[in-house]
Amino acid sequence: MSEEIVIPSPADFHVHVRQGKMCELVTPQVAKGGVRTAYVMPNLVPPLTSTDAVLSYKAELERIDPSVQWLMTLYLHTDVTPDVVRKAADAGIYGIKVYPQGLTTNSDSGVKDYEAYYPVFQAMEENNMVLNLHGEVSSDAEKNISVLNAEVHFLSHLKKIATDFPKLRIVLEHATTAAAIEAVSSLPANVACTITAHHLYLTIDDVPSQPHHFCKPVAKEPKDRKALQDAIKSGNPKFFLGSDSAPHPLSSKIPNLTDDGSVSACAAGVYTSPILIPLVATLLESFGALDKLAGFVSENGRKFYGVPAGENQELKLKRTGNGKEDGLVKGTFKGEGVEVLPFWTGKKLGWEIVN
Ligand SMILES: O=C1C[C@@H](C(=O)O)NC(=O)N1
Repeated sequence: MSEEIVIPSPADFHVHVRQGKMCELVTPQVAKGGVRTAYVMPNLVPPLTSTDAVLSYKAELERIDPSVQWLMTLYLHTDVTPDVVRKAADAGIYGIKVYPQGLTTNSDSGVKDYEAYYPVFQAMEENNMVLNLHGEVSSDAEKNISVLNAEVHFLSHLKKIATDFPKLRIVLEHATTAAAIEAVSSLPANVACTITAHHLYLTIDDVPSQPHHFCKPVAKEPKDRKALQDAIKSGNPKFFLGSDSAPHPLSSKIPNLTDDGSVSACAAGVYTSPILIPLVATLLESFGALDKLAGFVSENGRKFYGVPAGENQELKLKRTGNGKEDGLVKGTFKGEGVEVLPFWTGKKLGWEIVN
């Protein structure tokens, strides 16, 4: 069994690094987790709906950690017109993220009607921008739609947009179901899909007892998790890493009694950045796909986005030792007035970063 692995420059094609004190705390952890290129989500408060706002956020991330290549996105919103798309593309912004309204963190001003944005999608297609889709529909008791089948019900939207814009590069983000894997596999090469580390491990059974495992989309059934694992095992270049690492203050992951006597809702998000590439290596090895690590974390996404690896950016990993503390993930990360708990706390990683 190999004791060391060297992979080309890893990229995380979906990460949340937040703003303010949380941003100061979590941004340096992206590189610590082995990532050299990070594709940054725009669901800040307020959301990033203009090129200027995105560029000043990028400057802030570069100030905190200039070692990472930060790739930026806009938040799809009524403010984002075809003119805004052209300006964003000229400024080097890579993509536009679609948040269905009300379905996850800071999505209140997200999208309700996809066709209303067709002129924007057309401008994106013409300007070679990538459309990043949070693939869920709203719950609807009449139609028996809940968080458990919200992604499956979204797939008709994915297929329609892909058919109507055959040259638009589209990424279905953080897939969680066998149906999504099948849909992406059957669509043409302009449609790809990110898979998170946590969805390769969790199933729905892990969520009710553990608010730290609650994220959107929620983890699904064992057969769905197996489909995600099999997609990676197949080596299909449509599938690549997008961690959806989503830090929230510890206090907002735990339902609390509030001053007005109600109970606060638990924030959606699993935080994986600090351990990301060792975690992905550990998980891929657990289901017999360690030989696909370089493709999944370094090559497939870079190829789809056209972002080549920089010089001398290989990552070397070695197997963790057998000591009590070797590979042990210890929570929490603390910054000024913020504390966040990483995924896998209390468990042992099988791999660690050497350089
Ligand atoms: O789509 C998302 C957003 C993210 C966040 O917290 O920003 N957390 C999630 O679990 N899913």
